[in-house]
Amino acid sequence: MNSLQAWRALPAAQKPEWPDAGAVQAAAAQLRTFPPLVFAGECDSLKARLADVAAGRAFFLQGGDCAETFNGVGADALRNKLRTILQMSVILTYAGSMPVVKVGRIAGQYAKPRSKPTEVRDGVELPAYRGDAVNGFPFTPEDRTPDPDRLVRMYHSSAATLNLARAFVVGGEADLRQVHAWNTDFVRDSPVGERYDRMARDIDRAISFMHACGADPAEFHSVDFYASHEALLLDYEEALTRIDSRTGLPYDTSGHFLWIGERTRQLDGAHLEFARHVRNPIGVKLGPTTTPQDALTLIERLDPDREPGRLTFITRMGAGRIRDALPELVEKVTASGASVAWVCDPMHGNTFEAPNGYKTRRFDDVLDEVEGFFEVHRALGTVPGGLHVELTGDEVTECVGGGHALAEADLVHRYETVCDPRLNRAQSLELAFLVAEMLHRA
Ligand SMILES: O=C[C@H](O)[C@H](O)COP(=O)(O)O
Ligand SMILES: C=C(OP(=O)(O)O)C(=O)O
Repeated sequence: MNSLQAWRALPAAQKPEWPDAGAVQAAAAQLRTFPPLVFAGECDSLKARLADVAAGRAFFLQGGDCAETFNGVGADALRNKLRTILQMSVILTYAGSMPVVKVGRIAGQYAKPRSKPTEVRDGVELPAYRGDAVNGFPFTPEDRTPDPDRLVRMYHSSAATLNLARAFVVGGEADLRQVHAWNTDFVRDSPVGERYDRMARDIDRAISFMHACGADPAEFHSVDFYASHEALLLDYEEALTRIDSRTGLPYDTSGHFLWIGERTRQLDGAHLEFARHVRNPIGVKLGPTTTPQDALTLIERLDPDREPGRLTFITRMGAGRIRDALPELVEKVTASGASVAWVCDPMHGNTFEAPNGYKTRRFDDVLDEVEGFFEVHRALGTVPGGLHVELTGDEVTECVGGGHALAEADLVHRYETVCDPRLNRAQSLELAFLVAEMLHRA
């Protein structure tokens, strides 16, 4: 067994109960023959940019669906999502006066860890939906049975999405003037737009000034955009791992940036063991029960050489916990001399079930967690490096609050997520303006 397979000897939390191990091996064998989805050199570029994030020279913005679906690989939905991320990044670039590193939860986010292995409806118990890479969302025994052929579909869906995303970000969608024009439309149409009007006009003036000076660099027309997902299904991730011809080192070519989730970051578990051996930049989600010793051990295991940009800690404490739980972690990690990028996921610690049964999040809680994140880092003199958000570019009704004051009774209208609730386009842009105010105060 080589080091890339060492994870196989360790417990893998959240592993689907595949009915046929032989079929998993067959799917993995097929995946091994496919071309890489991303290149090692691109992963290295992202790592260099994450080193800037850790040092406070760039801001990180990671966003996209909770769970991508095979049927959702449509051009319109992807365009709307990319536009939203680009719009947010223009606002944040201006406010922070620094580059924004743009990363999608895109082109690979097809597998979900779940709180419970099964779901019960009207007395019928079936396996929980674990993402389109594992089983189907409809509540039938056929759909809910894990199917390894889905691992191959995951590859093809990721490839189609990434192809389209790459075309969008060089083919006009990323034009700075156009992206900002969409922001001014948002400010004009939002019921709370007045609050953001001044910043939008300032950005307008800055762009006009640069054009008047004759500045029209390539960066105004296309952007670097990276793909990321949770490295949950290790059979898939191992099968997509390739040896980089430049360096002879292994890279997981399923995406540029991979993260280990809160439910699979066990120090002696398979997910950590797999991630140790690939050279991609790696993220780890840290929930409110993470101890400083956990964080230090994660650093030792994942980044023993203290490679700049290698490790990102994505904290998801919950609005009510972050101000108590985060300081000690940041203090002890900083005191150890390690340099990690600190990123705030204000979504996963703030989920609750509304009385009408919809899983939702309050916009105000999301905002409060981000505020807490900035407060903690400001107090310690450390770097609040970025945001990790579940969002869509469509006007869904999944999270409550925001400028349109979405109520729990509205959730029924356009609740389209197959797992966790996402910020819609207006809520995402509003969050960007509010975070911009925090960056501006820095
Ligand atoms: O996206 C994250 C997890 O998959 C999700 O929060 C789990 O949700 P559950 O508690 O409904 O299983
Ligand atoms: C499962 C996720 O998050 P966490 O591991 O933080 O719960 C996720 O980001 O999809």
